[in-house]
Amino acid sequence: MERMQQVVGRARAAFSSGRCRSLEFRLQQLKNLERMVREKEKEILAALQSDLHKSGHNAYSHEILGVLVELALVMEKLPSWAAPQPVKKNLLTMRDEAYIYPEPLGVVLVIGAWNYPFVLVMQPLIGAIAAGNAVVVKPSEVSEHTSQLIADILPQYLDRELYPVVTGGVPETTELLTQRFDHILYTGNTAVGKIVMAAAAKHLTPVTLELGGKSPCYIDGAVSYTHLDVYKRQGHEDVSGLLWAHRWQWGLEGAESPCCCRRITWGKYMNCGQTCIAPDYILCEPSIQSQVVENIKATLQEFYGEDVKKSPDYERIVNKRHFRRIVSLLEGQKIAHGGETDEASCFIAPTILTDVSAESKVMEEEIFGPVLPIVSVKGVDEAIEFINSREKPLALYVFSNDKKLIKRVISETSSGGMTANDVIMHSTVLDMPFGGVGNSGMGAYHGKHSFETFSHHRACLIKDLKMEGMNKLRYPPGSQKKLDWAKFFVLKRFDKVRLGLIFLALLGVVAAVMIKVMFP
Ligand SMILES: NC(=O)c1ccc[n+]([C@@H]2O[C@H](COP(=O)([O-])OP(=O)(O)OC[C@H]3O[C@@H](n4cnc5c(N)ncnc54)[C@H](O)[C@@H]3O)[C@@H](O)[C@H]2O)c1
Ligand SMILES: CC(C)=CCC/C(C)=C/CC/C(C)=C/C=O
Repeated sequence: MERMQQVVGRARAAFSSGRCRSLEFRLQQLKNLERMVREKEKEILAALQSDLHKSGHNAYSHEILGVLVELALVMEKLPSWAAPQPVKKNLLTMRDEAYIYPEPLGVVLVIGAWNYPFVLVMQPLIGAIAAGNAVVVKPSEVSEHTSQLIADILPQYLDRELYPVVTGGVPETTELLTQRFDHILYTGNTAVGKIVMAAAAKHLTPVTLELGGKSPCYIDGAVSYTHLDVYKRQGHEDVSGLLWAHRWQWGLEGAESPCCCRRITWGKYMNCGQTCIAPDYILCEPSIQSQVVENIKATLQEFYGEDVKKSPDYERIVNKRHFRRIVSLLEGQKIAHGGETDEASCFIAPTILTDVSAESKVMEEEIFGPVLPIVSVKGVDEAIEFINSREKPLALYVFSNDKKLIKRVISETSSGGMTANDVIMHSTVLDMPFGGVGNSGMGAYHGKHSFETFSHHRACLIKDLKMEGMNKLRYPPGSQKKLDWAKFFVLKRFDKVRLGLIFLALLGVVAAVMIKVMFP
């Protein structure tokens, strides 16, 4: 307990010294961080290889690139984000200064998860430094090599008092959470998210919870509704054969096309399925299930070759506990592809399950592994109903040629974020907030959204000491006349032209009075 008190106490004292408030200091720390990432690239890649069997290419593009892109954006934009933002004035504040002043919150705690152990700690850290905070960094003990590396290298580049790293597991995090922070950003599972929030509540500390859940992926098999309607109007009862003929003749494809399945395969099996926004399961009509399976199988061959175990691009499950949990989800399921496992090396082959019941165990909890269940729905109505009957997911995916259908799915469901006709990619658009909703989390970060998450938006009004006459409207004694004038000033909306005319008229009156006083 004493150790955590000391760490947080030192960070708070460093914050109180005021040195992290200046823009120059923040930019310098961010520059140092960028230098750290470039100079320690080899060590970072080695740690990620040891923890998750990530190849150099995957580790660089999934973890290092994101950090460098975020750093470049933040360093370019920080001066404008941190500047006071003037707000619209009204008749009562015309002569005053009114603006929003972003100020740091104080000491922030960042708790990271093991699946992307570098980027999930660095990206929030960048935002918190940019906003001028002290930051206590707690990487996940599960990815122990990356955790230790972060603890070793961060103090070599950043201010040691302001940005300490705490390593350790549940006991250390539990102790840390008894301390008072000004904000906590936690990434991890929903159950621990509740523990973090309960601990934060004791100090009224606001939290950002980056949690998980089962992210659905709906594949719309229809060529297009126009064609369907035409066939139906022609009186055809069963249109599926006609649609296949149509595709064959015109080369049109439904969303189960090789292109869509390639994108799904990439997002599902990257990092061995251990990605918070991986498509957890597929919803589609039974008529396209076998085509989906065939296209995913072909892509797996394209990506990982004949023997996936030998592919440098295919990761491993992080530990035996998670390995056993995922293997247990296969029990009683129809395995259409994959299913091979090796406990010693924590290997689970890319696996596809077909005709999966919505009530089965694999459809209860987040899979977080390379297992892709396909659940049948009759069409988009049932898919929407299915999604809405479950907890709000972190991500939602829909594949369709029909933009109207995509927009309908967006407007009739809810999720942290979503991508249509691809997966994962919304998380890479830094201008968009990244975060969950409901059970998948609260709050968001990335780019400017991180800066805002870690800032207090202080409302600042600097009143002019003149024009006291106007203030009499709000001073006692009250009267109907005062109230009528107040209503006029507060409720009336003026555009700039009208305001200009009023101002000119007022100037005229003032000039007339002055002339009268000066030349009686
Ligand atoms: N939304 C996101 O950005 C995001 C990113 C990655 C992972 N996730 C989600 O995280 C989950 C996987 O991560 P995980 O939870 O296995 O990661 P984890 O085991 O690494 O735990 C996350 C952090 O919580 C701490 N922790 C664990 N148990 C604790 C306890 N009892 N009290 C206090 N602290 C505790 C750990 O020390 C660690 O730093 C999945 O649900 C995944 O979807 C979400
Ligand atoms: C577009 C490329 C090359 C990378 C994908 C980025 C990605 C998946 C980053 C992981 C961060 C994240 C939100 C992980 C959740 O578990």
